[in-house]
Amino acid sequence: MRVVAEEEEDMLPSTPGKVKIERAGAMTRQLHRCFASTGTMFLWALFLVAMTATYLSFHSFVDTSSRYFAASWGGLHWERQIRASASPRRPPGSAEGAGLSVLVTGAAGFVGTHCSLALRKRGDGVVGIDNFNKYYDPSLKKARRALLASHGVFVVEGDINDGRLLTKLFDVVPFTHVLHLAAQAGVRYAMENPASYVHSNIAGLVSLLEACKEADPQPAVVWASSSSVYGLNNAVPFSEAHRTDRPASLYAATKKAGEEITHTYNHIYGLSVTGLRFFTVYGPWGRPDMAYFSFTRNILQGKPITVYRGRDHVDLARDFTYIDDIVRGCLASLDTAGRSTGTGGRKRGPAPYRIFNLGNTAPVTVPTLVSILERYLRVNAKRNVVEMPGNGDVPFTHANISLAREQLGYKPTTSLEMGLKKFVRWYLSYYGYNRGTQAFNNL
Ligand SMILES: O=C(O)[C@H]1O[C@H](OP(=O)(O)OP(=O)(O)OC[C@H]2O[C@@H](n3ccc(=O)[nH]c3=O)[C@H](O)[C@@H]2O)[C@H](O)[C@@H](O)[C@H]1O
Repeated sequence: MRVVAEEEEDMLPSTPGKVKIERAGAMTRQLHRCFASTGTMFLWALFLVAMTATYLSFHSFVDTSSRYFAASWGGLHWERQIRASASPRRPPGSAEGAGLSVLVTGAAGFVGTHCSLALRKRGDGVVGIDNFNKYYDPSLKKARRALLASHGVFVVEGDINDGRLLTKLFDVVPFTHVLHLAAQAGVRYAMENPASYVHSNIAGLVSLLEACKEADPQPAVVWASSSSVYGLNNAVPFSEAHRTDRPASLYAATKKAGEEITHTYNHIYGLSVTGLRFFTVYGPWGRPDMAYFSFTRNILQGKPITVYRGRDHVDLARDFTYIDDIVRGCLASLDTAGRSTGTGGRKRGPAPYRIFNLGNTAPVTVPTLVSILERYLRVNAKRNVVEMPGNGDVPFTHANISLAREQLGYKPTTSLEMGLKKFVRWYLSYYGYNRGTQAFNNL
């Protein structure tokens, strides 16, 4: 302000009458300067605010991203885990060859866990992917993941609909095989949540096949179809040559669509494809939504069970197949798959396309299943028998396994009686029923 005053002295007018006007002019100029400097300060302040905001939002972005990646996938540490898990560990010169490197989808699921363990135990490399959805108790899926981790199998938490994740996995590891078991399972739940079947069994499948077709080398794909594709077929036992164009549920329809979709990728891109029609798979670490599992839970808790019955009071029957038999069928399918022929998303020649029934060839009625459980659990079930509602169920299933026997050497060896014994033993131990009691110890 002092400088301004001196400047004013220099500019004093020669005529007194003008003083007032000149003073007023000087004040205006002073105000202008003052405002000008306030404006500059305001701009600086604005600039600082903008810088601070940018800094803060950048930090929050980095923070959010790192939390996102920490919770899901990405980063050098993650890639190292994937590579280690995917590396086959067969001894050099082993009779079975170099070993496979398998991406197992749905690895924290029932069949996925058993197959991943079996592959790991014989020295193959395995990486799992699972979205850990809440269709049934995710704590069981997490327990399965912990079991896999204890055997050196890493399971990525992610969805097969995430194309970026799949591409990344194939960038990190040249998988020789994909065992695709991720799916929305359950026949009756399709009436409650149809969209989830389209999401996993159609969109998810296409997303996975896209990644497989682009991968170099292309993996051979073995995947889980279902006995339910036979739908209204009543020629028994069900053979791969029978009609499968009359599904009785949306679940079955999506599995049938999967067979057609995989055929397209085989035809256009040269992907080696094997579809396995599983027949009501059961066993330890099983699915809580399935009858044998939920019946066991209810019987032990003294709650009633609902037993469906077919038309004319005919009991429903299933070709219940024990998990170890299914695992052997899956591994034999991987071993005999034959190569995919495409590279860079282009077919270079014909590749195998196969479909097999994996059943037990010995259907058992649902009331018989209940009786076996009652015997092992030493509790009588409170049966509530009702007519089968029109919910997608079929009255019976029965597999013809000649093709699988011939081409895969598949030979189921476990009766329902034997298999349920192993399941009940696992159930009681997992849920802590036989702690401190002798009641079930001789099972
Ligand atoms: O082979 C398959 O492709 C399918 O197998 C399995 O389906 P399902 O054969 O229907 O098995 P599951 O639910 O155990 O019912 C068994 C029996 O118990 C009857 N059932 C069922 C429930 C109940 O409360 N009461 C009852 O009587 C019921 O009516 C049925 O008769 C898989 O879940 C499915 O994902 C798919 O893989």
